[in-house]
Amino acid sequence: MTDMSGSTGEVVVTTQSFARYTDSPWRVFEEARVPARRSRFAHPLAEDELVREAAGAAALVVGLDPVTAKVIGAAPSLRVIAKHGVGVDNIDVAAARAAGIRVVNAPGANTTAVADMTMALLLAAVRRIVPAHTSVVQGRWERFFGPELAGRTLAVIGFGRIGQAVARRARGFDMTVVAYDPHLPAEVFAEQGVRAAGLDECLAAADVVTLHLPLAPGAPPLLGRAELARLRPGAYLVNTARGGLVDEAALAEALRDGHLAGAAVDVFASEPPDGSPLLDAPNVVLTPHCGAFSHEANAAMGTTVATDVVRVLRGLPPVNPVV
Ligand SMILES: NC(=O)C1=CN([C@@H]2O[C@H](COP(=O)(O)OP(=O)(O)OC[C@H]3O[C@@H](n4cnc5c(N)ncnc54)[C@H](O)[C@@H]3O)[C@@H](O)[C@H]2O)C=CC1
Ligand SMILES: O=C(O)CCC(=O)C(=O)O
Repeated sequence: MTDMSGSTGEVVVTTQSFARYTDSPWRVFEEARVPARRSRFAHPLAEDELVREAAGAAALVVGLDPVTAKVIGAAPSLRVIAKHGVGVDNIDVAAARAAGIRVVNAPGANTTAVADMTMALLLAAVRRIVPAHTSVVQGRWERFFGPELAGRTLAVIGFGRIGQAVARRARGFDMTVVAYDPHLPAEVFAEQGVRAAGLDECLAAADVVTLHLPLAPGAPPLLGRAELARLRPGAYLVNTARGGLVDEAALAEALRDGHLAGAAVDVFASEPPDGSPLLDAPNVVLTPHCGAFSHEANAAMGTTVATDVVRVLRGLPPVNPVV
């Protein structure tokens, strides 16, 4: 890591997960002679902490930290905000655009990691891997049953990079895949051997629903009480996209009353999910927003965003502009 705190025009990296598996992302800055340092705060930043970090920064590399209009307004030297990942719902992109600040991200860098994690979570949910593990460790030796995936229908909501990668994996498990994505042409679904359908049709047909769309700022949950009620009795839900896409209280209720057989959740409306109704809901597998945490994705996300930060600071157009 190049620690040149105190110099002006530096890159401040606030995400704790930057370069966790390899130093190669730091080397991008070093080779370009761009001063870069980690945040002084060794935890996900609150808005006021981010205001302090952004004050003298030319670039911010953020994970899930809230880059609000207040943060942007307090950062007169800021030229680029880099999302160490894909979803930019934690960044006020409109405020950045208005301030003439570039936003970049790392599309595709974590597709394989999240698709693998989605299948891991789905298999863990249906075959009850977590209670089975606990039972063995606690000496009870209970044995659990669950449905096979073959022949079941998977509904993929959001058929971009991750949605398509999940569909390919699900087809490898002999599942039938339907998908909803109103922004894509019919050819994309056909090329993947997947039937395109409306949201309601997907929900009604699915044995498993998996979410792979962005969270739009201010949007209500895509899956509220009414949508969850439309799912087949005994269906499963997997959410590795964003917590705000699902009404957590309604999901917990649907699990408790047995309408849904299980849910696997990597992302929460608020993270960490202190007080979330999902924490004590039955038949859940919960992970701490680590869908992107493969070694390979970590290296790829870091080098991708570091490269674009250097490009913007040198006056070049970024490879992966959001704005
Ligand atoms: N758990 C984790 O660690 C990670 C979570 N994610 C989440 O997964 C999301 C998807 O990532 P990618 O597939 O790489 O993005 P992508 O941009 O390749 O695909 C997103 C797709 O969602 C579609 N979409 C947008 N609004 C929609 C709507 N209302 N209904 C249905 N489809 C809609 C878009 O047309 C696009 O095809 C990200 O936005 C992020 O929130 C991404 C990476 C890591
Ligand atoms: O790992 C992170 O900090 C965020 C990953 C993520 O959710 C994304 O790429 O959108």
